[in-house]
Amino acid sequence: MNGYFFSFEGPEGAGKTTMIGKLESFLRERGFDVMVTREPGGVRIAEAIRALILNREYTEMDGRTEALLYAAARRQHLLEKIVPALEAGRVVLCDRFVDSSLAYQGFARGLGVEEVWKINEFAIDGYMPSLTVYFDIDPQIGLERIRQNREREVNRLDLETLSFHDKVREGYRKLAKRFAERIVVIDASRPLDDVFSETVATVLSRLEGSKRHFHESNRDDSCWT
Ligand SMILES: Nc1ncnc2c1ncn2[C@@H]1O[C@H](COP(=O)(O)OP(=O)(O)OP(=O)(O)O)[C@@H](O)[C@H]1O
Ligand SMILES: Cc1cn([C@H]2C[C@H](O)[C@@H](COP(=O)(O)O)O2)c(=O)[nH]c1=O
Repeated sequence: MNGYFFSFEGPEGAGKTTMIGKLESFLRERGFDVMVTREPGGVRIAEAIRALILNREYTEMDGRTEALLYAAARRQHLLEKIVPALEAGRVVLCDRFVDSSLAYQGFARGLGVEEVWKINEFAIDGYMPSLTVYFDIDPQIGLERIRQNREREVNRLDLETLSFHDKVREGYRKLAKRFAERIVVIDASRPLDDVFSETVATVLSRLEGSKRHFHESNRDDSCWT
């Protein structure tokens, strides 16, 4: 497979969607064949699962049900959209991937990173991004950005407590330390242009590298906690 698989992660309002949009234009102008997609979603079945998971009315949703639904959406998305794009040699920019499940369901929801990884391992079957850009931000700032953005609908996960969102950030930071080779941390609290310059530099350096996507099989699971 000749494509590049890059994912973008962060707490709510970190600026992922904004940066991916700008990066898409930047790369297209330079002749790259780019595909932008998102999780949960990206294809019909996964978008239907997204609507279910994020529906604010479903306050009774169990944590494991939530984790399984994200993994199911991921599986369908991967098979229908990401793998064919990689096979066609495209640059895939994915707004969230498995690290979201590890940070939100594994750490913040308290299900355990190992357990959440296990169900996702089954879902992703070895496909992992070669680069994950993690936009780090204080959740209070991110949530405030979302509040200011009238076009952004408030979903079930947004309504979690601040302490939940703080745990999400803590989880991401642990993941970034554990997978330092794959996850690049960018301080997303800075002005948009600064965040974008660093994002471009990070992505370009990987596009020039040889590693495209890999099976994260040599994990040392001893440092999740
Ligand atoms: N560096 C920045 N400084 C100030 N505002 C920003 C910055 N980056 C993005 N924003 C604004 O913050 C809001 C949220 O950005 P965006 O939708 O890109 O975040 P997101 O990480 O995709 O959020 P979510 O995943 O929660 O939907 C938008 O109104 C966007 O214009
Ligand atoms: C993929 C994934 C996502 N989430 C959460 C993170 C956000 O709260 C929503 C998605 O909304 P966005 O506006 O598209 O960022 O879902 C999660 O908890 N687990 C996951 O695997």
